[in-house]
Amino acid sequence: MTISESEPRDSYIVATYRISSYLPLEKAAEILAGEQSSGTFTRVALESEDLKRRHGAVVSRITVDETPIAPLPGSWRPSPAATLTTGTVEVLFPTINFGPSVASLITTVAGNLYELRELAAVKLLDVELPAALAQHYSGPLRGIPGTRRLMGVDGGAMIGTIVKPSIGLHLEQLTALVRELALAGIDFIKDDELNTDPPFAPLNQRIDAVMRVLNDVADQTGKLTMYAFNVTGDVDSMKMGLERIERQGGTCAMAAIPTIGFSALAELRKSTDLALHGHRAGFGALDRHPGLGMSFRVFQKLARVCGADHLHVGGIDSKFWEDNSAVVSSVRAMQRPLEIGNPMLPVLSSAQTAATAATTHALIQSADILVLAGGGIHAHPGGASAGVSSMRAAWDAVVAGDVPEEVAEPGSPLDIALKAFGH
Ligand SMILES: O=C(COP(=O)(O)O)[C@H](O)[C@H](O)COP(=O)(O)O
Ligand SMILES: [Mg+2]
Repeated sequence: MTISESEPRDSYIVATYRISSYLPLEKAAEILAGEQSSGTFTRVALESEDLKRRHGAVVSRITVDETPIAPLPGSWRPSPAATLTTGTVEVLFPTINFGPSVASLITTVAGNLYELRELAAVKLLDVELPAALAQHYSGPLRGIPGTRRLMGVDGGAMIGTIVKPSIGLHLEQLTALVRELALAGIDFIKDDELNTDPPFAPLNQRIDAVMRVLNDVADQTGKLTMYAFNVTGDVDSMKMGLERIERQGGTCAMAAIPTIGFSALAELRKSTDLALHGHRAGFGALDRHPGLGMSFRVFQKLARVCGADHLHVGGIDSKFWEDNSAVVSSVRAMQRPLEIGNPMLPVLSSAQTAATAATTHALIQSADILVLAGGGIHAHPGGASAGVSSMRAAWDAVVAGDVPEEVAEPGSPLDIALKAFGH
């Protein structure tokens, strides 16, 4: 059985790749399947037909793509006359080969195959997840509904920020900023991915100081702003960070998933009831090249199984390389049901402002998102508090079906933001 978006299967999972080769694609795909299961570069004595039948991966489908991808360095070209073909292949991997372990699954479907010189391109586009994983991993504990509950936000887009400057604020500056943001009614604040446990603002002191402020504001307003403390680090120190956040009444911790790895994420999930905010810093190295790495579709499935409650998808009209359609596809991938845990919350972040709300809402067509504005809040001409108001007003407007430019009162934080950040 598989943890499936479609029809469940029994004893194997399907992995889908884009590959290129100077060999016929059938041959190249067989090399991939052999190397990632029972085979190696030559037939070995104990690889019996019986062992191959039970453990060998099998190529089940090949389609040739129209557009070839430029070959990766070190690609093997048997003769100058050999031509490059690109295609999509499906490979069936027996689940008995890796058991209910995400680490073993990844080593199987996304391991040494990247090194094979016969493959001039190899990118994992999709993978089915074996149902046995659900016995070992629980998926998102909080997800969208739990995060809304913890934030006290019943409807509409959730609005947040990244502390900016990303790095360098000492504790007094940080806590003053956090107080201003919380009093302005923001739902969520996070450390930047760069801000882990630096000597000038150590994590433990940051947790204590920030939670003192947020609890104090909550006593006045009744709203506890969710703060994602960036615990990214060694596993033991991350777990100590989680405990400290819980002790101080916090509700969320963040880690950069490509940095810590999926198994470490799963370990965090087992250790805490906090919402886990999954940053994707480093994911560009996996996905930016069309002929190498893994797709976001795969990345988000693995993050979900391992228990991330929130996951970054980039942003609409952002400063990052992906175009808007890729960001929308990422959100759609996360919105597909998976039979494990709660639905995961898509996080839009990267040059988001009040001026990006209308296009974002038109394209995403859902308010079950967390929108983070760093520069879009901290660079508001009226200050961070006005920045929060502008984001809230923009999102309230677009969710209500209004055009922000038409409803913005002249001189209001929204009006000023649209003039400052709009094109
Ligand atoms: O790293 C990111 C996105 O992740 P995160 O939101 O977690 O930082 C961006 O570079 C900025 O920090 C966003 O800030 P801005 O809104 O100023 O582009
Ligand atoms: Mg950042």
